[in-house]
Amino acid sequence: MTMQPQLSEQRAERLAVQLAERASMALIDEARLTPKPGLVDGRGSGAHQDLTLALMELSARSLQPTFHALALHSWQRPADIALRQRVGQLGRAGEAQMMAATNGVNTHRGAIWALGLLVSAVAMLDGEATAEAVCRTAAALASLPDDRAPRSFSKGLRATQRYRVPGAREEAQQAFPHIRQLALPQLRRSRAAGATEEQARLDALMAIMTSLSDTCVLSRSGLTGLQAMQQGAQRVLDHGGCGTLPGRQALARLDAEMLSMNASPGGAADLLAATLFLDGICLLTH
Ligand SMILES: CC(C)(COP(=O)(O)OP(=O)(O)OC[C@H]1O[C@@H](n2cnc3c(N)ncnc32)[C@H](O[C@H]2O[C@H](COP(=O)(O)OP(=O)(O)OP(=O)(O)O)[C@@H](O)[C@H]2O)[C@@H]1O)[C@@H](O)C(=O)NCCC(=O)NCCS
Ligand SMILES: Nc1ncnc2[nH]cnc12
Repeated sequence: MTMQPQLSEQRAERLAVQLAERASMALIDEARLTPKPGLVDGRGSGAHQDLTLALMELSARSLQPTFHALALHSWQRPADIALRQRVGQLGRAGEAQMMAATNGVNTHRGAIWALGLLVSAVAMLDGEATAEAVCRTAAALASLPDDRAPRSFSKGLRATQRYRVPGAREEAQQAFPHIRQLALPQLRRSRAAGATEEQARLDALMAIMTSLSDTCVLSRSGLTGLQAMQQGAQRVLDHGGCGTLPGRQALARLDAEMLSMNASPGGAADLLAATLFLDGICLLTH
């Protein structure tokens, strides 16, 4: 039975409001989570000179209308060029909005990309799908060309070309393997093992950091920094994770090491926020 147009519009609007709130809240939860190595958190600015927790929260709130618009425009739409172009346009407008809110500081560019695609994908699937299906739908959208995108050169592109590694674009085009295969399973394993919610989220961040080629880390501290990040995160998990004293001690050592290298895993932080978003909307992988 087809729904009356008015009811259908109301449902789309309700879903858009919910998704926008949850995406923005996931960014705030990520920013507040403490202690994160090299990143902005409840203790301070980590390895950053121009970022604070207050600025990250302001930025997260400024993005709510962007996520709302992405959800509304994507509702029950297929992954095609027209939607890809519209999502690209809304994403770039969101970046401009973020820059205006933060006085020109890049707080969440990578997060707008990942969360923007995931919000769109949930709306495309009518709000009812598994995390796996959402990530695959987001990947289909991310893999389409956006001819209207300006040809600009970014730090991320420079790092992926110099070190021949995948970056934010590829992570999305491959359906977010760091979320599906590492972060979500770790989050659930740590909870099941009795870790607190904070500790489980920190473990999920560690799981991402064990393998991500984070172009923020590469740009700031090269391959040495990336190896330190991946090996240090693996040590935290090998010691039993943040729910154990040895795990927390390994995390403190990793934090000191990242700070000494001026390294900050901003890409991993974005993917943790995306993980919390997917987890929060109860789209369980099977
Ligand atoms: C596809 C885009 C994300 C552009 O990607 P590209 O790699 O070309 O560009 P960057 O501008 O470098 O942004 C990539 C950001 O993605 C995050 N990231 C890094 N590595 C990965 C990874 N392996 N997987 C996933 N995500 C990753 C990361 O974002 C975080 O870091 C940001 C701070 O970065 P930066 O300013 O470089 O950092 P600082 O060290 O602080 O700088 P200094 O102090 O040293 O000056 C912060 O924003 C975090 O979010 C990377 O930065 C995408 O933007 C795009 O193409 N958009 C077009 C619009 C569109 O189509 N949108 C559709 C969906 S809405
Ligand atoms: N907590 C955080 N600190 C620094 N950069 C980030 N990018 C996304 N989240 C971040």
